[in-house]
Amino acid sequence: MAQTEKLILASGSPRRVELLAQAGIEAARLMPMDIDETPKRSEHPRSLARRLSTGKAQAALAAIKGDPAHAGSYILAADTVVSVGRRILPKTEMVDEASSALHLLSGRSHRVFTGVCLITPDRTVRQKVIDTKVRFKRLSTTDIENYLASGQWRGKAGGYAIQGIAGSFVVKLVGSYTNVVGLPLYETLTLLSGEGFDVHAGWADA
Ligand SMILES: Cc1cn([C@H]2C[C@H](O)[C@@H](COP(=O)(O)OP(=O)(O)OP(=O)(O)O)O2)c(=O)[nH]c1=O
Repeated sequence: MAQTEKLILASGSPRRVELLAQAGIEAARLMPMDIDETPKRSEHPRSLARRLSTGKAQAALAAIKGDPAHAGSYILAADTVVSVGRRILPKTEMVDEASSALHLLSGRSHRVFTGVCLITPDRTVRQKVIDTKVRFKRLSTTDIENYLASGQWRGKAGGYAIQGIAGSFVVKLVGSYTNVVGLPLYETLTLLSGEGFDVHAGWADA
């Protein structure tokens, strides 16, 4: 893919790389940023997604500071948060966390917030949070047990991945599907093109 401007994706998420590639954009460099993702006391999920996406982008900016190879680069970062009401669900690493999350999501609507942060070559910081509403069917004990055995919940916000088996749990979705997977493509490309990034440069080779 031919890309004129350089894009640093401050992420270690293969989903985000794939989503960008789907939209014909290839990151010149991947920089996974290990920041503290613990929510603050009574922090709103939207505020958490905003704070963490900005934190990842700022951490990447600090890491490339003074490196002339990255002087003209754009930096993009995102963070996805799943919530039921104001309750923030964890990014599940343990099976019991995933089990609790799935019991909570069963037969209900929840929201998925993805914060997107773009730092431009002149170091302007642009930020958006996109919100998608998702309704799950009522999950049976067998659904939950077998989903837990699949391992597809591991490392995912809210204990599920819509792009896998859990896509079959979704009764209704209002908003952006790619936002749930981890990077809202329409809004991200709008942000990039609004800041002078040529989003079409790689389309012929995508
Ligand atoms: C709800 C949902 C989340 N997810 C993923 C997207 C994110 O990778 C992850 C949420 O964790 P994040 O902290 O947003 O991202 P991450 O730690 O995986 O990657 P990064 O290096 O960019 O910080 O959950 C799905 O893949 N599918 C889904 O349906």
